[in-house]
Amino acid sequence: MQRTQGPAVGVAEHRARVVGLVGATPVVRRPVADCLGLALAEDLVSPIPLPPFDNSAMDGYAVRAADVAAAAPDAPVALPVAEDVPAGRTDSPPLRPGTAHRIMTGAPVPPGADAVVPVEDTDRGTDVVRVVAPARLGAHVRRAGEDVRAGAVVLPAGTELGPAQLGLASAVGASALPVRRPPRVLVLSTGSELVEPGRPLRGGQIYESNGVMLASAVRQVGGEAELLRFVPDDVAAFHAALAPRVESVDLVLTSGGVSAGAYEVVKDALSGHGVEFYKVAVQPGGPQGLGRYPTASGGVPVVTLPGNPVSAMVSFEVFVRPALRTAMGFAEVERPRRTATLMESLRSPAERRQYRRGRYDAGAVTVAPVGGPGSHLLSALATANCLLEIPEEVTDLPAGSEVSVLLLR
Ligand SMILES: Nc1nc2c(c(=O)[nH]1)N[C@H]1C(S)=C(S)[C@@H](COP(=O)(O)OP(=O)(O)OC[C@H]3O[C@@H](n4cnc5c(N)ncnc54)[C@H](O)[C@@H]3O)O[C@H]1N2
Ligand code: MOO
Repeated sequence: MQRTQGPAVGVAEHRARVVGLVGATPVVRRPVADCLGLALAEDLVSPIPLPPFDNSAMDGYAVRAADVAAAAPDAPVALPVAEDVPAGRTDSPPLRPGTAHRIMTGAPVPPGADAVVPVEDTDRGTDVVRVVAPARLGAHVRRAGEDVRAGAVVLPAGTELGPAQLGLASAVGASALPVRRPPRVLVLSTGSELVEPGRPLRGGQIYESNGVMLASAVRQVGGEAELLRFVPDDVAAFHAALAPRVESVDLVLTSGGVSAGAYEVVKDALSGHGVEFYKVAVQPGGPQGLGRYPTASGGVPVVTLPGNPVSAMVSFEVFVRPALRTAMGFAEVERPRRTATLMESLRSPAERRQYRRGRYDAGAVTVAPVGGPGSHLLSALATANCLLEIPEEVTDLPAGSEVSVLLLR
């Protein structure tokens, strides 16, 4: 007979176990353009300064500031235009005193020039240019290295690679970057009551929703998800579904079949197969399990989430997302956290950390709970933008209390 296990495991302890179980994926080199959303695995050092050379910030004329010091609209200074320097010219000769080079934005400022006069302050001459305003020393010259020094760490390991970071990596000459390979996750939904959306529902059946939700959550973190949606409550069918796929993934994420009923397929199939089941001191998401599914190569990590949709999603947020972020090498693995003023009173179970769905108002710095604590209330989850985190020892929170929230979007 199934008995309730000992005292519940704490949230932090279970999270640490999941993080440790999943580990880190191997470092690979990927073309820069394919690194969006991944974490840089090693510091990126720039071999060159940025800008790489002194260059013009304006279309105009490279001059010596001293030569145009007296220039004014009623007293233009005429300078012969000795060279034409478009961006990309690599053989630009030095500027002789008393002359100008016509120069374009991004073109190298010639040695001897110490200012650029914008074309608007001239008569745009091509043989001789008349300058009608003085130029300050260094005007419109972008100095080599003023953005990045050669040898500087431009992106530290663990940086999330977004558009600006990938642009910077390209600017310092990187064609590929070391990143941790996105984890491959097999999302497996169990339950004989589950029906594919689009098909008719019979009494007692529900549409399968956890699979798409969890696979999307994996993809949002940057992982790759494979989805197996309709594994019936049958141990042989469970093993038959899992066995051919397990070797090719880094993590198996199941939902359902872990509580105390008569047909708990995940628990029945995996107990004694390297997976341990216990209660975590959290609501929702109490029944949890983890371990390694035995394989020839030493076992594949399995994390079993409870089937109630909100329990599955909150468990993903609290336990699995940090593990996947850690596996990918992100320096930041947590959701952004804020403290906000609670708009309605709340009750929370004793000795369990409660995560309630809420709407955080960043302007007012308030949070309003949406929906009740029930772990079947999926529409409330879909309107929420945060989770309220209510500590284990708190059972009553009056309106106006300060509460910690995790921002989901
Ligand atoms: N006697 C007890 N009963 C339950 C306990 C308990 O301690 N003693 N714990 C409750 C808690 S808390 C949770 S959470 C659930 C966990 O149950 P399971 O993980 O075994 O999940 P199922 O029973 O398979 O499903 C629960 C619920 O969620 C629906 N579900 C499941 N999978 C999906 C899916 N892929 N898409 C949409 N909906 C899904 C399922 O139909 C059930 O309604 O156990 C409590 N019971
Ligand atoms: O622990 Mo369950 O997830 O409350 O519904």
